[in-house]
Amino acid sequence: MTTVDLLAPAKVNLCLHVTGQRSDGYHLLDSIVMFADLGDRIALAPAPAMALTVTGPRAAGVPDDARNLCWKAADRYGRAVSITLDKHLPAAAGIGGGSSDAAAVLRGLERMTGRPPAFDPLALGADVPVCMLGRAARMTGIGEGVEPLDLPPLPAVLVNPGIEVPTPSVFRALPSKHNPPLDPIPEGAAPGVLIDWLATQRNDLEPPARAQAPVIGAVLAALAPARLARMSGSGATCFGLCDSLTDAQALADAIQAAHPGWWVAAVTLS
Ligand SMILES: C[C@](O)(CO)[C@H](O)COP(=O)(O)OP(=O)(O)OC[C@H]1O[C@@H](n2ccc(N)nc2=O)[C@H](O)[C@@H]1O
Ligand SMILES: Nc1ncnc2c1ncn2[C@@H]1O[C@H](COP(=O)(O)OP(=O)(O)OP(=O)(O)O)[C@@H](O)[C@H]1O
Repeated sequence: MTTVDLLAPAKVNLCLHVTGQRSDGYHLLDSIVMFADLGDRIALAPAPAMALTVTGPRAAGVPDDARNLCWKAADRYGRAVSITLDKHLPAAAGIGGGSSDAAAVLRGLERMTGRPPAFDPLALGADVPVCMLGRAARMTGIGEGVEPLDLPPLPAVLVNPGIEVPTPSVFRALPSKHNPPLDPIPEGAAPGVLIDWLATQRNDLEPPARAQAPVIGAVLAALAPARLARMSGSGATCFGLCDSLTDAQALADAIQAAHPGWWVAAVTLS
């Protein structure tokens, strides 16, 4: 076994329709997911026993024991390993921090051993299967349906106002659990066409998340100069799609200057 380093990229739900609910309470989703060129960094090294060190600017409050999804992923895989998790993404933020970390650990272990996981990654979280793919995809079912999509790279600004929004309470507060699925997706279209189409789709979790964290409204207002501003996942992180990375960086700088306490990043989604 050799040592491996991986990026665990931020996951962004460009749109997210809740189309039903299973008898076990989990919700059926129809969502387009893309990944940023920014995320947590994970280093794996062979070790006689499981070990986890959490470092980085967003390490505060992240568990460094068996509660961490990285640890759970390696444990389920059945391989003791030393993990260094360099945390850059805010937690409980709707950009899949923990899920992307878990998926990166599984991909890293597969690279180290040549053996894919012998269990269903969905067991670690609904976002883990799409994070295993790590590129533009349509997510269906409760997260087990993952179908790659041909979408252009999109410059974007990500903004999190520093409020943790717990995913279960947002799902619980949904007024309607049976909403229409996505319209036919314009695969292969130019960015402008995709953005115009996205403007006609929804994130059904946005109204209940905004009711619990009204600051999401302020984040979307700050992102208004973008071509399209929406919330990701169950919030509170929102994204603004821009025409160029230069535009995205300029908007990110302006938002950061006006809100020094917010987490702001200019990225490319793919
Ligand atoms: C909101 C999304 O981020 C959209 O990509 C995901 O659906 C959530 O993914 P996740 O955080 O990996 O989700 P999990 O850790 O599996 O579930 C957290 C909680 O969210 C709710 N949950 C999650 C996924 C789903 N399809 N239906 C749900 O109702 C459940 O209450 C669950 O207990
Ligand atoms: N590797 C990890 N990184 C961050 N948080 C983790 C990790 N492992 C476990 N946790 C715990 O999980 C909670 C949710 O964090 P996470 O970033 O996975 O959720 P999320 O942003 O809600 O994801 P989603 O986009 O799927 O809604 C945190 O409050 C934290 O205590």
